[in-house]
Amino acid sequence: MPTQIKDYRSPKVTVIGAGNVGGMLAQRIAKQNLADVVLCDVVQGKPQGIALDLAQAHTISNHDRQIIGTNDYNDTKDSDVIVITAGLPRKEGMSRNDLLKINASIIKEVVQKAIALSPNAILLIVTNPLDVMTYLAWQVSGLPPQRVIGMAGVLDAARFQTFIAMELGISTADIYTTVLGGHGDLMLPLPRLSTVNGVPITELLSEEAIARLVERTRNGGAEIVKLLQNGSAYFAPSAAAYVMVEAIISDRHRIYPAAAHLTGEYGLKDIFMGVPVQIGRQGVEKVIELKLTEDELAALHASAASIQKSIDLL
Ligand SMILES: NC(=O)C1=CN([C@@H]2O[C@H](COP(=O)(O)OP(=O)(O)OC[C@H]3O[C@@H](n4cnc5c(N)ncnc54)[C@H](O)[C@@H]3O)[C@@H](O)[C@H]2O)C=CC1
Ligand SMILES: O=C([O-])CC(=O)C(=O)O
Repeated sequence: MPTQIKDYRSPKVTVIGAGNVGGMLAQRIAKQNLADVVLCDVVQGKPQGIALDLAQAHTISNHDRQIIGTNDYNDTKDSDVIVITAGLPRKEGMSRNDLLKINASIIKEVVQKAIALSPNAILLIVTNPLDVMTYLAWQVSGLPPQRVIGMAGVLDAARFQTFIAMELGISTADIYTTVLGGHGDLMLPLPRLSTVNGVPITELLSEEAIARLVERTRNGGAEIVKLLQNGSAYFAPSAAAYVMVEAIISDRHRIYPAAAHLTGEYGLKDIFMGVPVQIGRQGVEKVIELKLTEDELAALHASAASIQKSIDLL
């Protein structure tokens, strides 16, 4: 009997916004041989130049992925995942919310154009202010909420992990951290649910040290904005976006903190906010509801209220 060979096509990821985060994400996706990448940007020449540079780098890195740079949305047609990094980054002295109006108009435009050509895609939002932009992208796209996800929790958890590792002088590999809430000043690193090889950090570090690391995590983005003086972090953000894209493309059912649509979990409704979710080829497969103390839940609700305020402003 003749063997039937299935017509496999390479997965296709579109990254809209060929800036620092977008360019670095495209590089990670291609280098890991995960998918073909289309980099799309409003600036003429920028995505083409970056794509050409990346293609030449990857001749050396030895992979088979195609990288296209374009200003034409037709090239993004039938993408499996669309990552939105288009928008302004903040500068020193600004809060992420200061980007609300300008980035909202960019999100509206790019999401409409991209989803019209890839109606089956999973949408991963990176643009700030993250939770509000994810909500807006969901509304504009008309997609089921499970197919719209915001990236921030993986980054915030990694920052908490890094600071704990620095404090204890150990490898980050042995540390697991939980960070919930919005990607802003009221994000909620949870020491009680953050562990070193299963031991809560509350048993390993003083209250003073934990409070200091929690505060540094909350200000993790601003600390880098201040140091860079022109733009915000992009190595860790692109690494965080990469693992989420990989969980979707490879259908890994990974559990990551991400901005997801809540329908009563944690007592919250009709909002996108950072919670642990299971991620696979269909997007958010499950929202995981952790048992929180009264104080933790109150802090989570305060974070949600601040996101809601910005949604109302829009
Ligand atoms: N969610 C998170 O944890 C993080 C979010 N961010 C956010 O990601 C966004 C991008 O950051 P960077 O890459 O550092 O900024 P960047 O300035 O390097 O890149 C942004 C890109 O978006 C493009 N762009 C602007 N308007 C566009 C439009 N209408 N259509 C297509 N492309 C457009 C620009 O031309 C530029 O190439 C910012 O809003 C930043 O705050 C950054 C790091 C972490
Ligand atoms: O701080 C910023 O504006 C960029 C960002 O969201 C982060 O690095 O956490």
